[in-house]
Amino acid sequence: MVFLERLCSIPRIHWFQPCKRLYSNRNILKLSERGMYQDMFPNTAASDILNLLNKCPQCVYAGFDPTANSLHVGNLLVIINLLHWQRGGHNVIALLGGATGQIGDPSGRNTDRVALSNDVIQENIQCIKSNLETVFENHEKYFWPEKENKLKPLRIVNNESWYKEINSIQFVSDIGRNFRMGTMLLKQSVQSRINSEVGMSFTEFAYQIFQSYDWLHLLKEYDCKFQIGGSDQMGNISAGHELISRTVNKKVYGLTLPLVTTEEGDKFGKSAGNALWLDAKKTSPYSLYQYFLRTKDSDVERLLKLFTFYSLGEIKDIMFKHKEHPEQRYPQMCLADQLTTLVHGENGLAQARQATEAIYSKDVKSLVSLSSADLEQVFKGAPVVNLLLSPGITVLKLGMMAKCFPTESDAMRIIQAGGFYINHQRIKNINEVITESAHILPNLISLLRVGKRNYYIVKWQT
Ligand SMILES: Nc1ncnc2c1ncn2[C@@H]1O[C@H](COP(=O)(O)OP(=O)(O)OP(=O)(O)O)[C@@H](O)[C@H]1O
Ligand SMILES: N[C@@H](Cc1ccc(O)cc1)C(=O)O
Repeated sequence: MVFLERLCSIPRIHWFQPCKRLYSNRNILKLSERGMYQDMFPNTAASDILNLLNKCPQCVYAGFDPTANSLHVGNLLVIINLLHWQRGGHNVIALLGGATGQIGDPSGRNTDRVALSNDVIQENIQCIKSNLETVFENHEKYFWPEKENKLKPLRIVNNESWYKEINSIQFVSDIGRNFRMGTMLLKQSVQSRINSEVGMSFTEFAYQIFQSYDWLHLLKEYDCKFQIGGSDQMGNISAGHELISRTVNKKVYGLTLPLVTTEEGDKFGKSAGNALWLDAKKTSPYSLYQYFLRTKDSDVERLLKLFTFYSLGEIKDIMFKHKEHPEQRYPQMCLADQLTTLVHGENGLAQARQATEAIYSKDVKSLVSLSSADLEQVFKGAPVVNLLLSPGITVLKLGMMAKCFPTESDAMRIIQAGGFYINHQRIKNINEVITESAHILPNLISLLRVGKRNYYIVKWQT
């Protein structure tokens, strides 16, 4: 944690600086230099794809099922890939799975999903739509330097809009006929479940048909020849490729991205329960910022290539600087700065830095600027107590009410020895009376500390 303490003393000029040579290229396959792709489908299609990309703007889509009320950092890699397509002058579609979310994608799961109510799905759709719009807006505002050269707008569609028009008998008869049971059964998502104890419902088994039909629909409607997704989507993407080859005889292509994992190697995601959310209410800008600031040296270059818009040359320079002064953790700052700005804008970045200062600079002014939700996020794990501000509460009484000490004699000993702080100010007098002006921040919070790092948050009710 020493580097975090040093962070506050590093001149701001080194932190986030929009770069002049931001990466942008019509040839999206070049992103493989950044480690962006895992697989291509069909795997011999590179030269066909290259021809198409160079000939004229293409259309690409990625889908997101509304199974939570926010997207997360794993999904962000897919979004960043879509942004690279947009930067290359292509048309980009984000599909919200209002219909597929009711079915449940079995990919990467070892049990059936719990069905969500329609109200929850609708609510989740609104939240995910807002995540997408925010990231695309932030990207254009902070990372697209050619302001006179407008990016093609993101198109957001919901697959419920076409399924509600389709007759189910007609669908099974027309579309279902193109799917062979043998091929469907061979998909990894089916294989891993079908012989397990819990098995698999027909509903989830049929999921691949719906994702395939989505692509066919988008191909007809918007000439969308490309689909991208995390590498767990390969089975669904290849199913769509097959449906399209059989029905309209057009060439389409799938690209998958590596799965972003935690330091322990687990996929970041909803099902794994370890998501870092894009919604500030679920993961504060501060927590997102801190997470990337803590990136291991061995991972940081790979993450800069995947999650930022620095050119490869700039990343090389950043890593060179790191070799000279590893203790400054410069690449980690570049990563945390760009990611936080992309997800939460410059205000979010400012908030994250302020919160960092609030902890490490031990300055009361920076505490005042935090909301009570921020304080709770910043001092995550710190016990929170709600207290009524009644006249005559002493420092000793406050320490006991907030359960900072096991016994009153411990409290007296520690406070008098100088080990107790209110809002970063040491208080030694056990009889000092708590007043709004001296001990309570304008946000009606007091931050108590015992020793170096045991924090307690008091929320005052007046
Ligand atoms: N950790 C990750 N790394 C890269 N891509 C991911 C990651 N998690 C999800 N994606 C991709 O994001 C897109 C949308 O995924 P989805 O909404 O199903 O999220 P999810 O977290 O995988 O959900 P669940 O865990 O419930 O399956 C898919 O293309 C998926 O492959
Ligand atoms: N199956 C994808 C989401 C998706 C839904 C519909 C599609 O057409 C494409 C993708 C997932 O769960 O991650």
